[in-house]
Amino acid sequence: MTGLLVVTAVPAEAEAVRAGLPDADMVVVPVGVGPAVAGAATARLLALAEAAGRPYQGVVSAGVAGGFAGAVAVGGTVLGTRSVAADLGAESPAGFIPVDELGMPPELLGGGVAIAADPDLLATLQSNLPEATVGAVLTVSTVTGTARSTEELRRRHPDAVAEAMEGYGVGVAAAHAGLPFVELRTVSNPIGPRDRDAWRMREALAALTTAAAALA
Ligand SMILES: O=C(O)c1cccc(C(=O)CC[C@H]2O[C@@H](n3cnc4c(=O)[nH]cnc43)[C@H](O)[C@@H]2O)c1
Repeated sequence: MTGLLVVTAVPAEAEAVRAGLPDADMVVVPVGVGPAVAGAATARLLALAEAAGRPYQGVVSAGVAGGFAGAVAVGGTVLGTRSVAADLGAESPAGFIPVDELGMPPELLGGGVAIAADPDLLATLQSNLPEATVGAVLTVSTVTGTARSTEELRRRHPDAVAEAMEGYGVGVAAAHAGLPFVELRTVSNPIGPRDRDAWRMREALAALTTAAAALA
């Protein structure tokens, strides 16, 4: 695929992606952790490329993620059907209220509380990665670390297969630039009660290198 901008959170993820694309003419940039910094940095990269007369043709948010048990195993690969701002909203005694249910004008919500994957980009990656689990990827600003919040996320987003921290922000940047977007993740840890010993970062980075070949 030509003209894609691939953004990751951290340099180790960018290196893993590049290792799977030895000959590809693809730009891979670590843009930082969390939706705000990743979104802002991606928007700047897209604007600079456009101003230079060499606009990108699409944007991929790539990296490691937590996986929901039963949906995807550690070491597995995920393709996002949409990237959901899962913690953007308001708490209330009756529970969490998503931002799009707070009565704000829709134009203030950018692309809404979820950015859908581009159907063509997703279909191409799905055919290159038939073993990938396909579903919604949640974007959170805080890594989920209790059974209670895990169950709450599952209840609110039954189609979710994974969570990470950048997809929605990167997706908003792509949407503002009018570009196709997709999120590609490999699973480093199960989502649930915090257990740092259960993280398998090396395995997830190796899987990311394998999955990145699908972008070539
Ligand atoms: O909790 C820690 O001690 C810790 C130490 C190093 C890194 C982290 C991260 O949270 C890295 C987050 C990074 O990776 C993605 N990611 C991976 N697993 C998850 C998850 O279960 N929930 C949310 N994000 C996850 C995320 O996109 C960040 O870029 C933690």
